[in-house]
Amino acid sequence: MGFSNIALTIAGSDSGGGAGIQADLKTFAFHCVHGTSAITCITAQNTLGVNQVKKINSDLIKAQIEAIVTDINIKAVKTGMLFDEEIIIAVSQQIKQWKLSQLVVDPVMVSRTGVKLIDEGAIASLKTNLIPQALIVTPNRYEAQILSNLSIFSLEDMKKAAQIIYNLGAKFVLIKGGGMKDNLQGVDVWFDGKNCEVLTTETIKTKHTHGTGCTLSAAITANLALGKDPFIAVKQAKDYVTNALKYSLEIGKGTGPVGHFFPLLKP
Ligand SMILES: Nc1ncnc2c1ncn2[C@@H]1O[C@H](COP(=O)(O)OP(=O)(O)OP(=O)(O)O)[C@@H](O)[C@H]1O
Ligand SMILES: Cc1ncc(COP(=O)(O)O)c(N)n1
Repeated sequence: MGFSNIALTIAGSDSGGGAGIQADLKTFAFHCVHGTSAITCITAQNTLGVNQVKKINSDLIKAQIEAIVTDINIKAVKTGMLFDEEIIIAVSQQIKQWKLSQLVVDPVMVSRTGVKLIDEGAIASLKTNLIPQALIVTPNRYEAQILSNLSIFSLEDMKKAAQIIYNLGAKFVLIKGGGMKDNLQGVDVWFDGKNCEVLTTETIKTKHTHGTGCTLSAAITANLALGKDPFIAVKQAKDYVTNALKYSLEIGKGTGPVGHFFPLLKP
């Protein structure tokens, strides 16, 4: 029988396996969703930081997407690290050309370890070419500040930023609270164009948070590929990340990754 729960991630490779394509494919697999991938950049990265970044030629990025979509029926797509304007334009064109719907845009800008993962000059293109095609855009605090031109310190600021980012053209906005202070760390804001919904989980005390954003957007994408409604997809994805943080992995000498094995580890 045909299998139709299939998702695509267009993102960078993290050699340490905590974020990027590696986190996305693990997340898809733990949702019983077949993962396909188009790699945009290779990073030499571990729990301590990003040592090198090399972008993939945009023709090869297009060829990866084309190879997938001309053969396999993709139900939902996410983008992660896109690095520069040339890649953003190439990916945006492919999404339009192949009419890829159910698009989750994770506007990755810096790594957890503080390294820039996007050219400053590419942010305008992210706003005009890619975000308007998104079903859901998922900025963290830092990214939301850049996209909205607001300083974000409180829940009210998160709500205001969500409304500004909504006006860039995404159908739904989810502002993630991982970069907020103390009790706002597990608090995200969802905006559907009319109402703001505050999504709250307990704050998990762990230093091993590498890959939370990638994992969240991949889990949302997986849930969309499974046919779930966007808001349900987000709520269930948040539960997945909360568990992944609870079972995060103390590996390496720095910030370890969130763990995906909890469904197997739980009694
Ligand atoms: N300590 C925490 N406790 C509970 N939830 C958290 C915590 N840190 C992050 N989260 C949740 O994890 C998800 C990802 O948010 P975050 O703001 O960390 O994304 P991000 O900065 O893009 O992640 P990363 O860049 O590390 O991949 C959100 O749902 C957020 O609420
Ligand atoms: C290839 C790639 N994509 C995304 C991130 C962001 O994840 P984090 O903020 O956890 O470092 C990353 N570090 N590397």
